[in-house]
Amino acid sequence: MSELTKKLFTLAFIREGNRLLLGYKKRGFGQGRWNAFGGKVEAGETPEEAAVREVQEEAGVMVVGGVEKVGELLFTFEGDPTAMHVMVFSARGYTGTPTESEEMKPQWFSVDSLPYSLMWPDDELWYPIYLRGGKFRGRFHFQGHDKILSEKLEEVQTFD
Ligand SMILES: Nc1ncnc2c1[nH]c(=O)n2[C@H]1C[C@H](O)[C@@H](COP(=O)(O)OP(=O)(O)OP(=O)(O)O)O1
Repeated sequence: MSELTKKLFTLAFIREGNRLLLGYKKRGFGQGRWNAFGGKVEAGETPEEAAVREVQEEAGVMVVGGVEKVGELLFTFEGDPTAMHVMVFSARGYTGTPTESEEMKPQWFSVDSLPYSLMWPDDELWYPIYLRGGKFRGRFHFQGHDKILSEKLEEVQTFD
């Protein structure tokens, strides 16, 4: 089996009680889907720093009190030797008003009516764990960007 190259990404949630802030991706990877905020971890950044930066860049709000790691996901794609290793965080707080950026259009959703049909297909599998306060680790192998060929998802207590 050929070696996978892993690239590190973040995905961060802003949650306020029963509502969750998602962004409509206007361009690039995942265009046309609603997602949390995130992107590549730049050289010299910790994943936590990258998560805070991406939230500010994409949603126009500042994280307050740091972020808590809630998940770790690995995405692979048929025929592609590069895997996406995504650290998932939840912001402890935020300040500011969500504002559209050139990359994303933020909008609040009730956690009971998330637009799963317009999101990545793995999201409806692991969001429920996050939404009830759990932590998770998962891997998803895709054909293209719409079909999950295989998956493994587990709820965890900690990340070691
Ligand atoms: N399957 C799935 N479910 C949920 N979230 C994601 C996926 N695949 C993904 O890639 N993602 C997330 C992980 C990242 O937060 C983004 C992708 O990052 P991207 O927008 O390409 O990174 P940026 O650094 O912001 O990109 P540019 O600014 O360079 O365009 O989606």
